[in-house]
Amino acid sequence: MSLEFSATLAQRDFDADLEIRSGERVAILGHNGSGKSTLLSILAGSLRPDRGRAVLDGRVLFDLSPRRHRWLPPHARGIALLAQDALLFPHLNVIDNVAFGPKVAGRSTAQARASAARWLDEVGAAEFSDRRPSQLSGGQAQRVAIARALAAEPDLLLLDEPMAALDVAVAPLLRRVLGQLLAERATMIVTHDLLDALLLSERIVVLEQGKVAESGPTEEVLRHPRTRFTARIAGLNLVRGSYHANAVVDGDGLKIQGSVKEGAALGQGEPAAAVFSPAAVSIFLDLPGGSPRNNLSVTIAELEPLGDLVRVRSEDAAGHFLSADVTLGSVSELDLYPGRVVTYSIKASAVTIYPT
Ligand SMILES: Nc1ncnc2c1ncn2[C@@H]1O[C@H](COP(=O)(O)OP(=O)(O)OP(=O)(O)O)[C@@H](O)[C@H]1O
Repeated sequence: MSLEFSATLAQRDFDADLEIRSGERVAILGHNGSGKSTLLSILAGSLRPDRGRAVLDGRVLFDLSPRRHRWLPPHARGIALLAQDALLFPHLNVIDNVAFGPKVAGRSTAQARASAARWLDEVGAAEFSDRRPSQLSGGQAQRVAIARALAAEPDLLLLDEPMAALDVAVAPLLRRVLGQLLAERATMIVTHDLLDALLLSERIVVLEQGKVAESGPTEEVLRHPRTRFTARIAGLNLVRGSYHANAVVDGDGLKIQGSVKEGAALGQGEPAAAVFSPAAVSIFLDLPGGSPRNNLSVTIAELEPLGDLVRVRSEDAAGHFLSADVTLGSVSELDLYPGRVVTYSIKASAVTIYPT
């Protein structure tokens, strides 16, 4: 996906410029009221800015510069928006809700319904085909909304906190459905969940007061975070690999044991990420014994003061960067300094494993 976007909307104090050159999945982060939904609504065509221009994969979506005036209506943009609430048409049954997009795109009723049936099956909602939206639970309605968005075969799918309105019991299932359906698909996802942002995106955009505060490839942004938002995720340790018996093993043979996030399901060999906080890492000069632990030999690269704590950034032999937060007291007690080889020790119970 490539996107050039600039738009001003004075009424919402929104004035954002954005350029995305590659990467299929973009996460939009920012505090409440920072303009995330405004950005998505302008892209989807449901909100018109005072001025601006947007080009998606070489197609002009709108150009409101003084001499030109171009504004593609929402249905002609090849963009689908999945909002926090399912927003299904109340007077249509489930299958006709999902068939709506293909019909508007010019398919016959039979073709549109066949495509709708396939997508309902994909999201595990085929059994609700004949129900009205009022006869669905929140999680069921959101699954139907996902099917409806995908049945329109959009070039770009916008997701505005699709999990926010659901209770915690349903969210993991839906996250898994989304994770599978969204792999390799051009998406922009608004999320407050920093881990979702990390796991579901190749690029991150941070909005602050209607402006783009930070934008770039996820790994790069995390290496040099410039906002509080990204600094918070930058501290997390993340090892991507595949799942084997309560552990994630990566291509370099690094193995991190942990427990699979509640509600998630992982089969042997499936892609997964092990995540742990720097606070969960203890540093030893010798190999510790005791409860089941991950022990990693690393070389300290730098020590960064962080209030009362010190963030110790280290690298292992295969080049994994891992952080540990320790007290000032331990830094002097253990005599930690850049270049020193130490053991990072992380209890398996402090490591969460996520499907990716
Ligand atoms: N319908 C509206 N009419 C007028 N102003 C609005 C409307 N919706 C939002 N705003 C204002 O526009 C600004 C951006 O809001 P927006 O909803 O885009 O933020 P957001 O980042 O999506 O927030 P949240 O995380 O709370 O969903 C805020 O100042 C908000 O008060």
